[in-house]
Amino acid sequence: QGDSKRERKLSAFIYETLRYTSFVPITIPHATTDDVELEGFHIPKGTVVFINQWSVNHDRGKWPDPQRFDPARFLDAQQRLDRDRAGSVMIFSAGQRRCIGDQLSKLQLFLFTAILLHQCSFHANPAEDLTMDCIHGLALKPRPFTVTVRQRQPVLIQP
Ligand code: HEM
Repeated sequence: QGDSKRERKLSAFIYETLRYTSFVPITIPHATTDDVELEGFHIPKGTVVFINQWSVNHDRGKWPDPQRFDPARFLDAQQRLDRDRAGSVMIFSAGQRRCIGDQLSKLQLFLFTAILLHQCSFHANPAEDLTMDCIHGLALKPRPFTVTVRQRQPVLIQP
């Protein structure tokens, strides 16, 4: 979102988090209102269709080493955000019924994360095994975990 090097790194981190977790793995189901021919496939009227966003975001042809969490894949040689690449992460669906909250969500994610990181540091609990296993549903949720949050010293903004 922003222009400084840190802001671009944060944007890259957020896009990689959206891609890697693909926490809305499939979109809301819709149904075709007519017979459709799509790239050689015949889809009859009334067929339930949805997008596998997880698969789009882990396509080896598009994302080198897709199982690796690597925010740098969104930065070019000058450390600028690659907007085409960022725009091809799919988490808000596609087409006429895609999410209307996408721009608002991206802005909120950026501000929320920036403010938290600016003020606090986050520490994993060494007694817990970190896992990407999740609870499945319309959205993927992390399994219960604990984290220690410390206010950064010196305090950056006085209350
Ligand atoms: C990170 C946050 C969000 C994610 C990942 C997300 C994702 C999605 C997805 C995958 C759909 C389904 C599109 C489809 O039917 O194919 C959707 C629909 C929708 N989203 Fe979001 N959404 C988010 C936040 C929001 C916010 C903040 C709002 C409102 C301010 C919003 C409003 C809507 C609405 C109204 C629809 C239905 C659109 C339609 O059926 O035409 N979403 N969203």
